Order: sequence, then C-alpha cells, then structure tokens
Amino acid sequence: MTPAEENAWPAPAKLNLFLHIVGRRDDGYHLLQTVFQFLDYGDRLWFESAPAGMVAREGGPAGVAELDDLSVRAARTLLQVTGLREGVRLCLDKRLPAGGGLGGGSSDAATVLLVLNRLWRAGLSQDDLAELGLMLGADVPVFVRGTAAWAEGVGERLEPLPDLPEPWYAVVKPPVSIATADLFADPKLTRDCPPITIRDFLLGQAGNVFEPVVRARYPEVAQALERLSAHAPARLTGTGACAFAAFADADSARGALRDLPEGWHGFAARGCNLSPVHARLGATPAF
Ligand SMILES: C[C@@](CO)(OP(=O)(O)O)[C@H](O)COP(=O)(O)OP(=O)(O)OC[C@H]1O[C@@H](n2ccc(N)nc2=O)[C@H](O)[C@@H]1O
Ligand SMILES: Nc1ncnc2c1ncn2[C@@H]1O[C@H](COP(=O)(O)OP(=O)(O)O)[C@@H](O)[C@H]1O
Repeated sequence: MTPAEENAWPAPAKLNLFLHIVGRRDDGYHLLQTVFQFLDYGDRLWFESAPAGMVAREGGPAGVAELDDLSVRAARTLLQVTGLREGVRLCLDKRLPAGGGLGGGSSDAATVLLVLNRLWRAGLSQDDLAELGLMLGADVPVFVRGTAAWAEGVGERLEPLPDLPEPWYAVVKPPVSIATADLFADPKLTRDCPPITIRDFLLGQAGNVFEPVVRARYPEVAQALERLSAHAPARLTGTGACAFAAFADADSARGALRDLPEGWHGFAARGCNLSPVHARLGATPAF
C-alpha cells in the first residue's frame, strides 16, 4: 500500500484531565471517575480493500503481533458480528507511544470500527460500535462516541462535555514503560475517592490518583512532571507514562518541550472536544 496523505484517517490521542478511583467491581476492576479530552495529534490509518475474510496489517506498534493489534482485532470483530464478506488491508502509522496513557491502541480500534462500518456499509449504530469497542478495551467507547466526556464505571458510562476549554497541551513521555495492571494492584493506590461532580472538576478539585504511586516507582516520570511544572501545572494522563500541561498557545506549549533529554518523546497538540475522526467522518459524505 502506498499511503496518500489525503486518505489518512486519524486515530487521536486522549488525555485524562483527572482520574479518581471511587470503588471496585466484583470482578476486581476499578470504578473510575475521569474526564477524557482528545488531541489533534495521534496515529494514522489507511484502509484498502482485500479478499473476503482477510484482515492484514502493515506498520503498527513495535512488539505487538498482528493478531494482538487492537486495530486488527477491531476489524475481525466487525467481520464476525456482521457476517459480511469483506476484507481489509490496514496500514497503521504509529505515532503515539504505546503504554503512554494516551489511549493509542484504543483509538486505533475505534477508528477501525467507525471507518469500516462506513466503508462496508455495515449499518451498525454508534451504540452497537461502543458496545463492541468495550469488549476490546475500556477506553474504546469514548473514541467511538467522539465527544470529550465525563466518564464513570470503567470508562463506559459517558456524559458528553462538548464545551470544555480547548487549550494547547505539551505532552512528555520519558523512556519508561508502565504496566497498567501492576499500578492498579499497588497497595498504596487511593481507591476510595469520594465521588465528585462535574462542577467540582470544573472548579479544579480533582487530580490523578496514580500520580503519587507512579512518581515513587518511576523517577523519570517524576522528573517529567517537574520539568513541565516549571512552565505550567502538570499532570499524569491515565496510568502514565505521559505527563501533560496546558498552555494558551502553540508556541508556549512548544517552549516547554525544549531541551528534552535524549530518548524522551514530546509533542504539542491542541485539545479538542470533537474527535478528529468524527470531524473527518462528518466531512466525508460517501465512499
Ligand atoms: C487507566 C485508563 C484510564 O483511561 O487508561 P490508560 O492509562 O490505560 O490509558 C484506562 O481505564 C485503562 O483501561 P484498560 O484499557 O481496560 O486497561 P488495561 O490495560 O486493559 O488493564 C490492565 C489491567 O488493569 C486493571 N484495571 C484496568 C482498568 C480498570 N478500570 N480497573 C482495573 O483494575 C485490570 O487488572 C486489567 O486487567
Ligand atoms: N494498535 C495498538 N497500538 C498500541 N498498543 C496496542 C495496539 N494494539 C495492542 N496494543 C497493546 O495495548 C497496550 C496499551 O496501549 P495504548 O492504548 O497505546 O496505551 P495506554 O493504554 O497506556 O493508553 C500496549 O502496551 C500494547 O501491548
């Protein structure tokens, strides 16, 4: 496949603007309160027709086998539930660091569900796609819905927040890999935050419960938070490893990324309440 710029489909990053744990399900999964906002930066996907039943992938995250790739699993799931005689060759330009708390894998899966539903005229509703997405990962439904949102449960109970401020963000990932499951299992994690309201969040009364645990375990992430804090209040997204801070304009966000140590990854991007993939779907009437 020779990917052309104009045919690229975005799979945007997300930030968790805050993240609390308010309880636990019977199966051990933690009940969260969080706010998701998208970034106008992320992975990119191209789709090409393939023989019926075939799902192939080019590119993709290093070390993730084709059959484990959430983009491939999303396409296979759609074929299974619809019974359609279709096939697809996916090309994935992986720009988001895997395991960074930016939801790249979940976003890839959501973009595949949304775009193939359109390309294959599968006719599934957004509710259907969000339900399928939840089976692939807790963060997939918000990417399927496409609006910044207040989330509860494990991230599947969503209330749109279409009017959040849309600042520029500086995002920094030090070269560490964080195992989400280990962090959720940490005995020092605060698991009993009193539930808050959207109003409390808007008044700034919320943080990320993983931050103290991650700071203690990963000194480089503590360093990333301190670097950004020299410019603006900094926070962790998801379970890390990325730290972010908000700025009034692109130049200020880029300024906070100067002179990052060797091996660190950083980018500046605009916060957006409408996912770029939905913006593109809305602007693309027919295939
Ligand atoms: C924390 C969040 C916040 O947006 O994002 P990331 O840091 O991954 O981006 C998500 O809730 C991540 O949800 P999800 O995508 O399901 O996480 P996974 O990596 O699959 O979870 C790995 C393991 O963490 C534990 N886990 C995960 C989510 C949850 N609500 N409770 C849990 O206890 C479970 O043991 C699970 O098996
Ligand atoms: N297309 C994909 N992109 C990234 N990670 C993927 C993908 N498919 C499967 N994964 C797996 O999902 C894990 C979580 O990745 P990702 O969603 O990018 O990060 P996070 O959950 O920290 O936001 C990775 O460690 C990787 O093993």
